[in-house]
Amino acid sequence: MDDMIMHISKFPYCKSSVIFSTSSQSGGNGDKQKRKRTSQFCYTSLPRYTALDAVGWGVAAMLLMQICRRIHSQFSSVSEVNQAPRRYRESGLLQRCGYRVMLEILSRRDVLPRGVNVGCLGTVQAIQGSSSGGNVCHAKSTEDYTNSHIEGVSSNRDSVHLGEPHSSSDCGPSGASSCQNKNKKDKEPLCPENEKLTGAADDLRQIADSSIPIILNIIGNYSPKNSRMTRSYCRGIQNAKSGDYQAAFSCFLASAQHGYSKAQFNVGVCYEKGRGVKRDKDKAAEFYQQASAGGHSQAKYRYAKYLLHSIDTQSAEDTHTAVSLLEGAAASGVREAQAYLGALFSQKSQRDWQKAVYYLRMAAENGDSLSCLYLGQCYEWGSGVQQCFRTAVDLYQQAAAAGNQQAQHILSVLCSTGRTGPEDAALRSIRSAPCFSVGDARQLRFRSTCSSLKSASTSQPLPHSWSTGSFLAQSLPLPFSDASSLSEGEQTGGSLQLPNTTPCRWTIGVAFPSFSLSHPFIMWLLAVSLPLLPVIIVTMSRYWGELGALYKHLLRDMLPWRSAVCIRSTHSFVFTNCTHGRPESVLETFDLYARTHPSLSLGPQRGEFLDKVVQQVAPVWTLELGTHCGYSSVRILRLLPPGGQLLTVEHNPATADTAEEIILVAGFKHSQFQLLPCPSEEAITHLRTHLGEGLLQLVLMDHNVGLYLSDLQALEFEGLLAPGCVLLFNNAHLPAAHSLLRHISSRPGHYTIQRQAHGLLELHCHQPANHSSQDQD
Ligand SMILES: C[S@@+](CC[C@H](N)C(=O)[O-])C[C@H]1O[C@@H](n2cnc3c(N)ncnc32)[C@H](O)[C@@H]1O
Repeated sequence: MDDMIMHISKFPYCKSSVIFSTSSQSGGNGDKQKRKRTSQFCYTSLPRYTALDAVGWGVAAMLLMQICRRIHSQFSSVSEVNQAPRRYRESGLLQRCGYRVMLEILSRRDVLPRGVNVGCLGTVQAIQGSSSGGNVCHAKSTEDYTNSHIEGVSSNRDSVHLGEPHSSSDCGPSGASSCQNKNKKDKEPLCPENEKLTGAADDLRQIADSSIPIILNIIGNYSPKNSRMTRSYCRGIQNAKSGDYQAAFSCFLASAQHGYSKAQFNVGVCYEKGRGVKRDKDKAAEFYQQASAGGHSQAKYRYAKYLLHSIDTQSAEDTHTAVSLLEGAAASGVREAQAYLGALFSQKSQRDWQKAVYYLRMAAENGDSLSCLYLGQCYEWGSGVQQCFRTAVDLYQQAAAAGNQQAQHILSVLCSTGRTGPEDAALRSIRSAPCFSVGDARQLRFRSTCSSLKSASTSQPLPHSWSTGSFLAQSLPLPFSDASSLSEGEQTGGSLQLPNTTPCRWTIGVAFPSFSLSHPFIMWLLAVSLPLLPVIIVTMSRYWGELGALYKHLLRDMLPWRSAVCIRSTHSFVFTNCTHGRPESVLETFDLYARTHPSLSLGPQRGEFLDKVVQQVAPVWTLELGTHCGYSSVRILRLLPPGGQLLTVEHNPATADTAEEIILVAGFKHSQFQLLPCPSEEAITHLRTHLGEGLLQLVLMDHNVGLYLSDLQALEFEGLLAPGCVLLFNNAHLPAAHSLLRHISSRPGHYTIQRQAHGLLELHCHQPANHSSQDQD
């Protein structure tokens, strides 16, 4: 085996034949002879090279290895910088990086033959970039861009405008140092710029084939003016890095006046952010316009936003110009422009779903998580694409994984539906989807002012598929605002208005504005209420019971959506946790649920009160107004005498369905109860058909306190109350029940208040009122 390795290393060109010969042999002298023969064969079959050839091959191999190493390091740095999935990366990356790698390799002293010095190539590159509005100081990472926005300080998303095939922003961190190197070289007295450039040009001519057009471009574009403006620009970058924005601004301005588009862009940023100069959005726009005319892609995007949002009287021409600028910026890879166009084409005024999807996809593939979310929603609703729930959920997952909170929220909502498969979850989201409550009012409009955009941007997105189908971007692009909001705004495009396809089943539809603790109103409230705190505490402790009752009353009667939310979870909890067919277990499960969740059920305390009454009365006919989830119905049913019947009324049909299911789960049959899914008033007028000749011996009112009196009067009017009938009113202590109490006390011969406990009022009816007595009232 050792022999074999020796052969292989000695005769690399005969590797296959050696392997073949050794593998077919099996030790002994014969083997050695055969190996010798084979070696001789290989040796004799080798072409004969001179020593010079060998050195040449060696150099070539080293060069190749260097290139491979460089390519590898470039790609690994790119992948570090770019967190987006591989398929999202730009197709031209290889080409651009290849170009960069080549320049870098050539610029290294140790790669080139002795005597060929291209140490100034970095400078040449800088000049080349500058002379053409190109890129001098490269990006650290595309994500870093938004940290400072001053091009060259943190990163740069722009492509070079010479027609060169590279964009430094994609080439990773190595470029970040090029500016520093350049600045170091500026200080070197040994190598004056002109000499360096001339030397570099000579070197390039020597080492590179004239077929490398980029090098010719570098040489051709050099001029002292370019050199000056590049120097000012880089000084500006240095100043900005060290936080001296005033000096940075002066440098950028000096460079911008020479027509350098990157400097013009940075002057625009300084004006926009008020860095080193007084904030002036119009001046910022002016410089963005200049830079965009020079082909600067980010400037195109920003100038377009200015045209769309900051001009009071906007012409159709402005809009057209803005859209084409955005298209240009999007085509050169500016992610914000892609995202913006995706959102823009979803707006009513510009609606083109195909285009919206096209740009959203572009932005999503560039790693924009919000666009990924929007694209998912296009798939969910089939806007501009074939509807596909699975793809929608995939995209939500991608957006969520990229940190998009809205997508994370959507997924958590979908998961909480209890469905396992993503398709189910997506379907669920479709079914319960949009109720356009605020989207139309706040959607991005072409003529919307800066302030309106700002207010929209600060509003929280509503829970997906619960309340709105119009998607308000978490942060709309704010062309001229403070640095922090801008940096977020840069990441997003705008709002996306998707069509309302299905009615909302859930009834949560209120958009509450979000307040942070530092909100001026909250601060004011705290300041005002602080001295009142002891008074508030004393009052609350004195009226704790009443406050609790009021709170419950609000929950039960004034916020019907609360009960809607509660019904779903109550039903699923009771249904899954109780022992079916056992009423006691059903009641226990209800109570268990109510310990940790808001509940509208009567509860154990009042329940026991009710139990006693039912046992005492042993009614044949019982009427319950307000079934809700069926808690009190089950309580009553389990204690009814044989042949006893319950008529229970619930005006919400969905709630009535739920209650019916629970009552059946508890083991009761339709022969024992009837659930009337209608308002109490309507039920009472039709009650005679259910009762036949019978009369009510027990009535429980637990629906709407404000209706207790009118419903009692209706029962009296219809003559449905049996002599000795017991009436129970829940929450009769509340102000809404005052008229009922007055009515009762005005008829001492008809009613007796038996007892009042835990908010329940027990009333005995001795002599039911009839038509004539009603008329007298
Ligand atoms: C407090 S909950 C009833 C709780 C129920 N008794 C229990 O213990 O589970 C009140 C219910 O009455 C229903 N309701 C309110 N007004 C009504 C009306 N006019 N007619 C019928 N049902 C009504 C509500 O939808 C709600 O489900």
